[in-house]
Amino acid sequence: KNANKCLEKELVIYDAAEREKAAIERSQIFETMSGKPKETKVIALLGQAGMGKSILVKKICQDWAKGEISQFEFVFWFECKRLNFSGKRYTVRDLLFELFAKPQEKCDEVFRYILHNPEKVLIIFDGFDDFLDYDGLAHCSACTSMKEFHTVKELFAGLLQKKVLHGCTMLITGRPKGAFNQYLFKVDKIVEVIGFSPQQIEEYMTKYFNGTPQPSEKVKLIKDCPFIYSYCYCPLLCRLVCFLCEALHKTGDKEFPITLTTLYLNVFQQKLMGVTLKANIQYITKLNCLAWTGVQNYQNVLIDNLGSKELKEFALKHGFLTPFPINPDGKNEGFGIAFTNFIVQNFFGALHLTLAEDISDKGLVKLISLEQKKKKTQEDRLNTVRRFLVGLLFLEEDRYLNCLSAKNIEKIVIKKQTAVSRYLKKLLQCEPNANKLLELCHCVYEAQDSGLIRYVASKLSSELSFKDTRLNPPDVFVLQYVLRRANKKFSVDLRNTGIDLHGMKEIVKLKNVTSFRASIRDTIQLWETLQKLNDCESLRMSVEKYIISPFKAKSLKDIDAIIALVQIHRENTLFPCTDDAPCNESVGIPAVTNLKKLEFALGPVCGQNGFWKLVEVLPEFHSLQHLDLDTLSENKIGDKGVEKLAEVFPNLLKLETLNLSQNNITDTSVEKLANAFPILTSLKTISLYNNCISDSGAENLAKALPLMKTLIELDVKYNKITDVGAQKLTESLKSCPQIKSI
Ligand SMILES: Nc1ncnc2c1ncn2[C@@H]1O[C@H](COP(=O)(O)OP(=O)(O)OP(=O)(O)O)[C@@H](O)[C@H]1O
Repeated sequence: KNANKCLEKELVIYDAAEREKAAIERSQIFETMSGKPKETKVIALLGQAGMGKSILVKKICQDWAKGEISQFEFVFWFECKRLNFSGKRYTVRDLLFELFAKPQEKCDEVFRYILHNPEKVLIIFDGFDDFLDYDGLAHCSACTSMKEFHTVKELFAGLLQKKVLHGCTMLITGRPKGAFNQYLFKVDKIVEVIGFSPQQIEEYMTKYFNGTPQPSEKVKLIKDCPFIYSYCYCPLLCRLVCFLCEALHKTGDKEFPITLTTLYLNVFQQKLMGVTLKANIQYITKLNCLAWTGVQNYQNVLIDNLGSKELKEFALKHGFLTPFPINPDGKNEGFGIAFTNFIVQNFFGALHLTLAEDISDKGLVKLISLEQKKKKTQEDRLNTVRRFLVGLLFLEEDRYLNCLSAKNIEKIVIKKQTAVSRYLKKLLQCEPNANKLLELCHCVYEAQDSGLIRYVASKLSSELSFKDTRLNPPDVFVLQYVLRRANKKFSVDLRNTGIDLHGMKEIVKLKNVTSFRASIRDTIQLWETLQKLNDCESLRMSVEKYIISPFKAKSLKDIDAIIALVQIHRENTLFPCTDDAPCNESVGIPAVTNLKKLEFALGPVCGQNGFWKLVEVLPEFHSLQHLDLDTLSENKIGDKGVEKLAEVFPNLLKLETLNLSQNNITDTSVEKLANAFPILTSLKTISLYNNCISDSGAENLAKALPLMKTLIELDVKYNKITDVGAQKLTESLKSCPQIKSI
């Protein structure tokens, strides 16, 4: 019913502090979920390609085997790519026992037990993106009977639609915005796999190089290439980087590649070490073509027979393709075949785009365009291929490319390079959104072309907002790389991007980033880290550049955050007084003293509590010009809250706009409020719309009006004022020539 709505479903982006709190242990994946107790539970385990979903699934199976997930007596684990080739029809029992594992004895009894105890069954479908026929599972005819024979798709639909084995738990892994996205509305819980933390990267590398010569030198070699290191948050890339490092170390090569393209090009060369390229061009060309077709169709499983035994042998031997067992059904052999991972496939796909003569320069731009109206769910999939393509087209040393092609492709490459470069520059003509801008930065980085970088850097808008766009470590790296080369000043919004503290520090320390916004909690954490490191210069800079205006509080958490900020400002904990810097020189936190607009939108449930907390810190916002205590959210802060507000007016002398609409204000507090209004000597607009003010309140307001020399507008619509009150206000207006409307 809500098909369109579910396409919009996206993963939450947590800020660093929230992420720590939201992190769960493996064992917690199956803990309390929404949904009725006896219903089938569906858990989606989402993560970008190479993030370790399949490894995690295997670990879950091991945990279970050790008795650590004791609520399940049975685990059935299916790799989706293995299910594609079964044209055969199966019963539910066949699916479990034939396509996974048969009990060694008493099959009938075991199956009966499963049917009677579905809540003790966990069924895992790993790699949903590898399903070739995944559309319509939520609505297609599904398996409803235990005895009849069905296709694998119908069986899967039966489980997902809760028609068979009702009450079991399903764990389905897939990529965000991938094939499973359309079924997220069926899901009870979503868990995201976010890759390695810096500590985990360290641990992985230590283990990888353990027992090899000079392990710490190797780790240092990688760390000295911050861009390549930034990609190590993705376990698959971390492994590739370690593999290459080990190989280069053996050959005594001390230079590490600096782009993603040269990284994989090096891996590629290592894999083909000792192979005469010219003799194998036909295989590479065919693999390139297969890879690109797969990328276009969002598939990494090869459906067709590869055609040639030699090609298959070549690709398997060098690790570009991987076989996987399937259930032979007469038509297909006992093994399917797929690209080993998404990096291999995207690299070969990009080689195809680079080398193919039948792709014109204009055609190429269309194929990799960022403008295409693709389904929103699929827009990320071309990113890696595009980055590789740009990297390959701009390779300084293109001798290698020539070796990969039967003909001289120099001219073709130059033409394509020019077209792509023109296209990338054109993207800046109308301001690109955050995602496009990031992609542009990645491409520009891969190109390593100083002219292109300078051009892009010069055309960037000076207000850059990445709000609500995820910023992974490599994104942050390419962003700061481009910003650093720009000859202008920037204000950068990093709110709700999931940026880590290291990334924040890198952006903030850029000289031409003159102001930044970020989650208050993360910023405080950054300051505390810098303080611990005794990095006074970075600390001072990051405090000076931080801004929070306009600040919109939507939850109690936001209120707590702003209170924490004010506390640091009041107590001066970041820059404690010393002999060199006595206290009276302290400027506090400029983000607090410069806050101009504050919107309060906690709603009727938390509004009153939230406001009582907020009002305690309001006196610190000396520059506040606009205080909106309505923000269309009916905060209902009530008379007591309003009276407290009136008490802090002497500290808000710059206030020009005060919105107190929809706050349950009665005549009780209006008298105090009206008496305090004249203190606000800059106030121009007051809104008291939709409260409970009656004639006596109106009379108090009327008395105050002539004393409010700057007031231009007063809104008291939708109150309980009758003709009597209206008359008082009207009379008072005679002494208020500056008021334009009531
Ligand atoms: N926790 C881990 N510890 C060590 N290595 C890991 C871990 N997780 C993943 N890896 C490495 O990353 C590689 C990719 O992981 P995996 O195949 O599980 O990714 P995936 O998320 O399933 O990717 P895809 O979406 O492409 O199927 C693994 O082969 C392994 O080398």
